[in-house]
Formats: sequence, structure tokens, C-alpha cells
Amino acid sequence: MAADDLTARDLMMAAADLTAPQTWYPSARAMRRRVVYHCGPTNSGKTHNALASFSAAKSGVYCSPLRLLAMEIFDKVNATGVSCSLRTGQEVKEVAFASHLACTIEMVSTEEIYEVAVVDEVQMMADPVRGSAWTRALLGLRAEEIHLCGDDSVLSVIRKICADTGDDLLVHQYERFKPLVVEENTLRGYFQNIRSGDWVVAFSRKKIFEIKLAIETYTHHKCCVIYGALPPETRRQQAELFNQEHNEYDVLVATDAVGMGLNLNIRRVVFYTLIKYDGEKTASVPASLVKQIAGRAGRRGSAYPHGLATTFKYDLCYLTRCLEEPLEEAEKVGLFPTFEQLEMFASQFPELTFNNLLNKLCDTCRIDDTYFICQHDNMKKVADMLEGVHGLSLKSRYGFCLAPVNTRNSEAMDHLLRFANNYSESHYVTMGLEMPSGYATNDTQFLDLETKHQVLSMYLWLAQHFGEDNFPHVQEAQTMSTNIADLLGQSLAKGCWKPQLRYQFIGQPPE
Ligand SMILES: Nc1ncnc2c1ncn2[C@@H]1O[C@H](COP(=O)(O)OP(=O)(O)OP(=O)(O)O)[C@@H](O)[C@H]1O
Ligand SMILES: [Mg+2]
Repeated sequence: MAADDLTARDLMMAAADLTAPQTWYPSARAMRRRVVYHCGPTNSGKTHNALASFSAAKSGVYCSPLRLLAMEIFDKVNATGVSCSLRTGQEVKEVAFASHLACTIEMVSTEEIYEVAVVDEVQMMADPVRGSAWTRALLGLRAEEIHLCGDDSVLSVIRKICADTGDDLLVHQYERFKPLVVEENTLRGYFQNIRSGDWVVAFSRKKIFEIKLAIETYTHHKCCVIYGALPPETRRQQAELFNQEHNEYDVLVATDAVGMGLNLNIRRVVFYTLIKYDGEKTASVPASLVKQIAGRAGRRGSAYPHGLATTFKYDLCYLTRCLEEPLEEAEKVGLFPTFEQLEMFASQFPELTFNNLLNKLCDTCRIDDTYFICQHDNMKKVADMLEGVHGLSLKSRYGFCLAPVNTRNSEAMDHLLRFANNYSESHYVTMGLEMPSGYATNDTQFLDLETKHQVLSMYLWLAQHFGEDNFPHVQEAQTMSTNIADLLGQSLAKGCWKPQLRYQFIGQPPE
């Protein structure tokens, strides 16, 4: 083999070496960090205790799995007199002289130094898609003390990682405040058996609206709804409406979008189904998710401290089994190459498209046994779409591929393509959306509001990523986004309609 070939191969092998990720963060490795793991089931006070250390520290960062939860903590902490800013992909609220920050996990800095960091829902490290964000935080945070909150499924992996990083690990085990009781009877398929304080769990937007319609038609209850495509502000408004005790909204119909960390006045969790469509196939809801969802019932400090769980008609045995059996231990946690690693790899393969580059790196890279490479199907779909957009640097292309977009929503994808084209041509990207005339009176109008909000959210994310010089309509986008979230809330209060199927799947999900 020629010497030149050997060098090129060596370089390729070096670029594809993703082993020992603890060495990617030398500043964090230069510190001796104390990791405190609040480990236990839902509703056991883990986040509460971690937040006490966070608030007492001179400086702190709280890393949330959801925008909604970051906003909740931001409000809660400021209300106790500790100045705290907020940073999510879409919004930054700087509080004057704040020494604390509540952010979404993807947004946390590995440069800034904090006295205390809290990483909530740390078992998400094993999530096939988002896991790498938690792994990055654990490996890279520059904090003297890191509080992890989560269940015990990742305890062994975290022990291993702390041994690799050389950090001290202290584990606090927790018990649930009040046991969760499975009701022996299901609702036997009758909406008339719905009671105040019920959360009916379903896993598709269409089903959510069907159930809401049925409950409001056949009973005197009024429903709040929460699902992933609703803006966080609307989800929050619906959660508050449900939490207030003296109004007619006493039933929640929602997907697992409320499943993590939130405190709601739920007496009983009723699983309408325990089968979920994951975009490719239908399968039983994993036991860990069942536990997480059911754990929302009977929260300490809520109107219903004794939690119940049941099903609408079927699957009671499956529910009982999921709640009784111990959590499956995660053997590996997520990892994803950094942009710098991708760039180094790209220099070896200048002829490859971005998508092929990603595939090649993920297929050929070497990683330690503790890790897996996170799925990045969304990124690949966006990369495919943007292939025809010329003049984007690797870094810009990477940025567009990370933008939060629902790849199944063709209208949102069209806007993303327009943003990328505008950016490559002039580095000046307009919002290109009109404010809707009023609240929705049917599902088509409602879907339109949802999509518009998602596009605005994407614009705001891109503005943060690429700078406001390139995305100058941030103020208008923020105002419009707040107004649309408000219109969505009004639409839910005023309307009750038959839902449409939002996306055409190949292989329809059984409803
Ligand atoms: N020592 C305490 N005093 C008063 N309230 C508490 C205390 N500990 C926890 N709580 C309250 O109990 C509820 C559940 O606590 P927390 O959110 O910390 O649970 P968790 O273990 O983090 O649950 P999850 O796993 O679902 O996130 C919260 O409303 C919290 O404010
Ligand atoms: Mg918690």
C-alpha cells in the first residue's frame, strides 16, 4: 500500500474514532465534579430536592427534557426570589443579574461554569433519538456539583461513566410518596364512567379529539387537551385550566406529551389504549413509559394525593404487569458526533453529500460498549430535502438539519426549504407568514394554526442559531407565535369538532 493511501486511511480511521467521549470535554475533565444521583420512581421528590440545592447555590443551571418544564421551573424559581433566566431553542428570557438558568437539555453550555447543575429525567440518556443530549450534559457540564434526577434504569451506566470521568458519585435512593393503586375495574368502555380528575391517555391527535368529543357529548365533563403538536404555551394554558379546581374543565385528554416531570391535579390515569404507533409499526407501550405516565396520578401537594390507574376497556393485565415489574436496565446510552468530528470526517470525503457523509460516519465509527449512536432519521430527511440547495457551508447545512421540524408536515418542510434557499442566496430570511384572522371553528383551521405556530417556532430557532442579522423578524415572529398560541387556546374552549387525520401514513396507524 502506498504511503499516501496509508495516511488517508489513518486520517479516516482517526476521524471515525468516537471512543472515549469523556475526553471530548477537557475543561470538564480538568474539574473534579461531585455527581449526586436522585434515583427513584415518579413522584418521590427527586426534582424538588435537586432544585433545593440549585436554588441555594451561587450559580446554577437546570436542564429540562421539555420546553414546558423549563418554563415551569423558570417561573417557580423566580417566584422564590432567585433570579433565573430561561433559554430554550426558541426563546431567551434574560433576567437582570440572574446567576441561574433554566434551559432545555439541548441548549446547555459546556463552556460556562456553574456551582450546581441539575439534569432532570436522566434516564432519557438511553432514549434512541434524544439520548445524546443527556450524555453530552453529563460528560461536558462544567459544574462543581451535578444533580441527576431519574429512575434506576441507567444507574449502572452512570456508575461506569463516572468511573471513566473520574467524578465522585453519590446515590440517593427515593420511594414514591404514596403508592399508586391499580383499579380492579376498567371503565368497561363507557365514557359515562369518566370522573373528575381523570386523565385519559391516547397516543394520536385524532384519537385525542375523538375522545374529547365523546366525553363532552355523553357526559357533563369538559376536557382540556394536550399533545405534542400544540405550542408549549397552549399546553400550559390547558394544564392550568385543568389544575384550577373551580371551573368546569375537570378531565384531561392527552398524549404522553405531559408524561415527564409535570405536576398536575390528576386523580386517576385512564389508558384509552396501551398500544402506540411509532411511525412504522404498532407496538405495546413500553413498561418504562407506562410507569412514567401512570406516575402523574396522585402527586404530592395536588388535589389528589392518592393516585389510581386503570384502562378504558382492555389491557388491565398489561398495565398491572408494567407497574409491578422492575424497570429494565439500560446497557447503553446515546451518543452523537459533534460538528467538529463531522467536519474532520468530511475533509476525507469531499465528494459525499451531507446525507451520505452522515451515513458513512455513523456506519464506520468506532464507539465504546457503553454507547450507541442515536437515530437521526429526521436529520436525514431534511438533509435529503436540502440537497438541491447549493451554496450552504457544511456548518450551515448541519444547522438547518438540526432545526425542529415535523418532517411529516409537508407545509412546514416547504417553509424550511424556503428558509434555507433564502439563506443561501442572500443571508436574509423573511418570515413569510400572515397572521390568521381569528380562532379556528373547524379542524382544518385548527391544523393550519398548529402548522403556522410550528413554522414560527422553527424561524425563532433558526434566528437563534444563525443570528438575528440573518433572520431579522424575531420580534414579529414572537408576537405572532404568542397570538397564535392564544388563538389555539380560544379555539379549544369554543370549538368541538370531528378531527381529521393529519398525515397520510404509508400503512395507516390503526385508530
Ligand atoms: N419535601 C417536600 N415538601 C413539599 N413538597 C414536596 C416535597 N418534595 C416533593 N414535593 C412536591 O411533590 C411533588 C412531586 O415531587 P417531584 O416533582 O420532585 O417528584 P419527582 O420524583 O421528580 O417526580 P417525577 O419522576 O415524576 O419527575 C411536587 O409537586 C413537589 O413540589
Ligand atoms: Mg421530577
